[in-house]
Amino acid sequence: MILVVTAVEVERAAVLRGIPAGARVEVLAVGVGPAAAAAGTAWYLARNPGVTTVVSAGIGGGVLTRVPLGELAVATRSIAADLGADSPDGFITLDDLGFGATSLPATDLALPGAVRGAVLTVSTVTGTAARAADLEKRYPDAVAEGMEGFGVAQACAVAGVAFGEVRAISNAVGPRDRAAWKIGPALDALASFGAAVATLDG
Ligand SMILES: O=C(O)c1cccc(C(=O)CC[C@H]2O[C@@H](n3cnc4c(=O)[nH]cnc43)[C@H](O)[C@@H]2O)c1
Repeated sequence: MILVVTAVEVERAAVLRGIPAGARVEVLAVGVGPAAAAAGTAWYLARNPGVTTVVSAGIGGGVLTRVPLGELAVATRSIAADLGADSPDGFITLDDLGFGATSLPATDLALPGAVRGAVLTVSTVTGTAARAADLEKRYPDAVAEGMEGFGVAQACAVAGVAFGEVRAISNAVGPRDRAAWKIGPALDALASFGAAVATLDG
C-alpha cells in the first residue's frame, strides 16, 4: 500500500480529490515541518506494516527557472538544506561537521510532465534573494523547497520503506511575495498527482 503524507488538511483534501475510488492509498496530514513529518510518518508505519512506499506531498517553493508555478516537481533526492552550522565562511553541512547525512535518495515517481531534481527541506521558508542564491550555489540540482520531505525520508529510512516526494509549486524560492502565491493551481496539481498515485504501487 502507498501512504501519502501531507502537512495540512487542505493538501490532504486536494490529493484525495484526485484519487480514484477503490485505490489502495492512504493520505495522512501530519503537520508542518520536518519534525512533525518524521513523527507522523514513523507513528503510522509502526502501526501499518503493509505500507511499501511513502510519498511526501504538498505545495512548495519552486526554482522557477526549472519548474513553473502550478506544476509538479518530483524529488531525485531529499536534502536537509539548513541542518548544520552557520559560520563567517558560509554554511557548514551536518555531513561536513561529521554528524550524519543531509541527503537521502528518493524513489523516482513516474509522473509524466513533472520536473525532476533535488528537493530541499528547510525549517525556515526562504524569503530573500541572498538565501535563494546561496541555496542554488550549494545545491545546483535543486528544483523545489518544502518543509517536510527530509523528515518523511528519515522515518522511511529507519523503517526500510521506499520514499518519494512531490511538490506542487505555489510560489518562488526567493524574495517573500505573498501576493504572487498561486495556491489554487498548486492544489489542482496535487489533485493530478492523486489521480496518478495509485498506479505507482508495485
Ligand atoms: O509567509 C510566507 O512568506 C510563507 C512563504 C512560503 C510558505 C509559507 C508557509 O507557511 C507554508 C508552509 C507549508 O507549505 C510548504 N511550502 C510552500 N511554499 C514553500 C516554500 O517556498 N518553502 C518551504 N516550504 C514551502 C511547506 O512544506 C509547508 O508545509 C509561508
